[in-house]
Amino acid sequence: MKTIEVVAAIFKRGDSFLCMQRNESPLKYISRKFEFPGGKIEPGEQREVALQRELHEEMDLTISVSQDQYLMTVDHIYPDFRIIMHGYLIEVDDLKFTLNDHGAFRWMERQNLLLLDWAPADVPIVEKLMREI
Ligand SMILES: Nc1nc2c([nH]c(=O)n2[C@H]2C[C@H](O)[C@@H](COP(=O)(O)OP(=O)(O)OP(=O)(O)O)O2)c(=O)[nH]1
Repeated sequence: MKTIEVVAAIFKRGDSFLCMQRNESPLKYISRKFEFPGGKIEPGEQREVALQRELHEEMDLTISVSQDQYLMTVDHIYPDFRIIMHGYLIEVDDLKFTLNDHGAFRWMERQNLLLLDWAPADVPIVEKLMREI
């Protein structure tokens, strides 16, 4: 089974988190599901650099990401591939961005996070945010 390695940014503004909705996809289990912005690490690329690149591509954001912001890694098996996803917690006062890749976004208060229909690999991250962050 193919393994992909992904980085994702969990933006926290006050008590709310930025949740992005994926566009329609032939893979039903991720189609239109909510996720955190980010994407695949390219071969030889450092995780934090990959996340900076993805945030620039997807949202026109120019921000630096550091190892101190690392939160957790999820290892999840989807029907077609295995995903290893590293999440980074980025606290912001305000965030101006564009939606280059996603259909929609929501800032969700922590206690409401599970009201969204998440990509299954994201659930352990969401649970940690609700419990601890
Ligand atoms: N960015 C991101 N991807 C996630 C999350 N949860 C989750 O299962 N994924 C999956 C969906 C995709 O299969 C993969 C992320 O890669 P991507 O967003 O670059 O993938 P893609 O298939 O849309 O784009 P691409 O192959 O055309 O580059 O990881 C998440 O929270 N954030």
